[in-house]
Amino acid sequence: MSTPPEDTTTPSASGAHRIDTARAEAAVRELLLAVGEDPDREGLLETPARVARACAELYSGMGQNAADVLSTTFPIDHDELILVRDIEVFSTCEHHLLPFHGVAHIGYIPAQDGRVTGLSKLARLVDVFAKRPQVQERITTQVADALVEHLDAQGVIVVLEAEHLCMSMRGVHKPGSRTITSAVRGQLRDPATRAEAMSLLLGGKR
Ligand SMILES: Nc1nc2c(ncn2[C@@H]2O[C@H](COP(=O)(O)OP(=O)(O)OP(=O)(O)O)[C@@H](O)[C@H]2O)c(=O)[nH]1
Ligand SMILES: [Zn+2]
Repeated sequence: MSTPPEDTTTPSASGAHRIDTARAEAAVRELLLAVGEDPDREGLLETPARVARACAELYSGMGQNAADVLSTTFPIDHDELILVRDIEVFSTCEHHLLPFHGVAHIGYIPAQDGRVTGLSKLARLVDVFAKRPQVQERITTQVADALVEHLDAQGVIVVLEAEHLCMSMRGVHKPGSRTITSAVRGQLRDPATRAEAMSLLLGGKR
């Protein structure tokens, strides 16, 4: 009978996601060698382990799902727009594995039965999708679709504004440019409702 491989996985900061620590450390060591560094010099000795721990945290969304985050709901008999603005977002671009960061604004019109989720859950939902190798458009779409799927929201608007370090510190070298993506679902596609949401969303920024 063969022995199962040694478990070298590390739980993420949330405890939900496990990464293969030994493999991540070996890959970081290889990368340091590939760029001409000496992974055995004092300053780099602990780096592979640090990067592996950082990865468990940066990619912790891979061990989470929207259904769990949105499982707590309560009736407050409010069937009009609820909007949380300026939710800080940190993600990792899947093309270069460099950060992109900015803010998300999320608005939704609850299900007809008036059940809503806690405000913090909207911020947690963003992290479920942001803490993975990602592109900005996909986070935006996934957040919007999750609110429709798991809360039966009658309308959703999600706007993400972010700066991509792969465009700032390398490549095209354009620091300060911000990418804005949006996803709109259900009743918020209606021009009047959408205009109300947009004015709340942009309030204080004019
Ligand atoms: N649509 C989209 N593109 C992204 C995102 N993050 C990074 N990118 C882009 O992905 C593209 C990858 O282009 P490639 O030509 O394959 O890679 P590259 O040679 O490194 O491109 P440059 O960044 O232009 O040097 C770049 O244009 C990036 O700006 C994102 O979230 N959404
Ligand atoms: Zn990139």
